[in-house]
Amino acid sequence: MRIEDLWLRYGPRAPWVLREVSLSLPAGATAVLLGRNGAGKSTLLRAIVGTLTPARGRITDRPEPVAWVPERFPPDQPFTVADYLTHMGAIRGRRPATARSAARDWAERFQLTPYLDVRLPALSKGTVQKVGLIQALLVPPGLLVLDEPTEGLDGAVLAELPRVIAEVTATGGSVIVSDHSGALVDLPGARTWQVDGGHVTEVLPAAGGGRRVIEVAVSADRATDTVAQLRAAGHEVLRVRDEPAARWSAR
Ligand SMILES: Nc1ncnc2c1ncn2[C@@H]1O[C@H](COP(=O)(O)OP(=O)(O)OP(=O)(O)O)[C@@H](O)[C@H]1O
Repeated sequence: MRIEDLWLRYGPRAPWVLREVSLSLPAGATAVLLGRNGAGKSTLLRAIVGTLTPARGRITDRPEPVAWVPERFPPDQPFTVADYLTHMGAIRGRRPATARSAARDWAERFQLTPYLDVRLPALSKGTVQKVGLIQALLVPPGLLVLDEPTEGLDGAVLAELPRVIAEVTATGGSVIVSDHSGALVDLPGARTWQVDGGHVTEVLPAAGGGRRVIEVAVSADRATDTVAQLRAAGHEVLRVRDEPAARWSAR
């Protein structure tokens, strides 16, 4: 995805929130968006997902499907958690039975199972944020955008978040996550985008040291776990590709 000379504001006479933003994010990469409160992180994320039209500039090669987890998930909808997630899965092209089963699997992983039959307005803020996260993951995202997930999610889900992000990037998805607290600044392999004074700059790693690229082959069913382990150990996973079975067994 390429962001080219983006200018953003809320209305034709309003002050610019962000100016001259140019960034790129390859498939399978993660960017952590840092900046103080009110710096413009949510504004940039809204433009990236397409809910805010830039006054100038453009975004090209945006991966599909886009999955958006807003800072405040709107809970004022009259559905139970299970029904809401099933509908959301169906809207994204899943058969209702498949969507319901995916929702149950994610609910189990995020300790949401006891709330599946509870209506959204009755949930606590943290629990409703879990629903917001799950609705984004029902279909594997090409681009996952998370706005301040450390704000609403409980510790168990937060601890799981780097692994969820690693699973998305392992299948070629890109991830952008904003974090004014800095809690996600050490997300393994992630690049850092800093929002300050109306500009967004990529913070480059300190120079020196050099790197060596190692190609590693694992069986297909271990790929996701291996990528997660390598990232957890602080390594950058550059690419994941499939190799035909014949070539694999000939080694
Ligand atoms: N819908 C809106 N209409 C008008 N101004 C807005 C709107 N949303 C945000 N702003 C303004 O744009 C600026 C950037 O806000 P934004 O929400 O993007 O910041 P942020 O970095 O995400 O902050 P936070 O971490 O507090 O969410 C702020 O001055 C804010 O008041």
